[in-house]
Amino acid sequence: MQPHERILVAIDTPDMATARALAARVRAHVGGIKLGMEFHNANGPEGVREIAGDTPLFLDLKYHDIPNTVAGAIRSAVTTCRPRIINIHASGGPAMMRAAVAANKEAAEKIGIEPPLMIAVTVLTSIDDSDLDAVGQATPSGDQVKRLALLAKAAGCDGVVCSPHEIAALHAACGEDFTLVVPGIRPADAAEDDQKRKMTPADAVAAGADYIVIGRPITQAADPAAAAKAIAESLL
Ligand SMILES: O=C(O)c1cc(=O)[nH]c(=O)n1[C@@H]1O[C@H](COP(=O)(O)O)[C@@H](O)[C@H]1O
Repeated sequence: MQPHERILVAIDTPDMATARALAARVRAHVGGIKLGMEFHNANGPEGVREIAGDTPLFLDLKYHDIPNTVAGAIRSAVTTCRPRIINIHASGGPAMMRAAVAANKEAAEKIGIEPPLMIAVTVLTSIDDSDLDAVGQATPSGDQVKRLALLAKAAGCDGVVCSPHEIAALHAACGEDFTLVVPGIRPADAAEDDQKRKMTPADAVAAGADYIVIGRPITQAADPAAAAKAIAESLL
């Protein structure tokens, strides 16, 4: 994989014209486009398909509900948005994850596409140990991430979303083939925003991230194409 292909740019905006302009500027410097709740809820699957175009799409809707509901949501999302990567919350539990994995394969087969990678979100990168304590979840965060990643693997998921700090431990626990999608990425001079478990793009890739998810450091830059290009070059 070329270094820039590891970058998934998060285009978080409700505005179609803004998303169109950003996608046109950064497409050549990244491996994929991530569209999430903000964009999808405003523009629907048609908007998602238009912005993704021929670029691999990470559809980030982070489903977390009862198994039957998540299975239905996955079937609809795969059919209408045709993503390359799709995600659910691992904390939805083993039965929910197994239902999502089965629905993903079934929907992809029905429309004759390769099943999207099914990726389970472990502990959000905006959360630290004090937040986990507050909601009554196990700490330290690294242990909780590993626990959820092993559950996701056992349920048939292709990989997980984790912070850069858990990459080495997860590759050791889940194998090198288990795909690690890693947000919480901040160039050294970038604002932290709401990301708590974070790392630079080069350090995250050196640690073994399969994909790094980067939003604001690219999309809010004065020149998004230059920002994406500089990040890609830092990975060489
Ligand atoms: O699933 C995700 O993509 C995700 C999981 C997570 O734990 N943390 C996280 O930041 N994300 C997403 O990754 C993107 C990060 O954006 P920036 O913080 O702007 O780089 C956002 O679109 C988040 O929704």
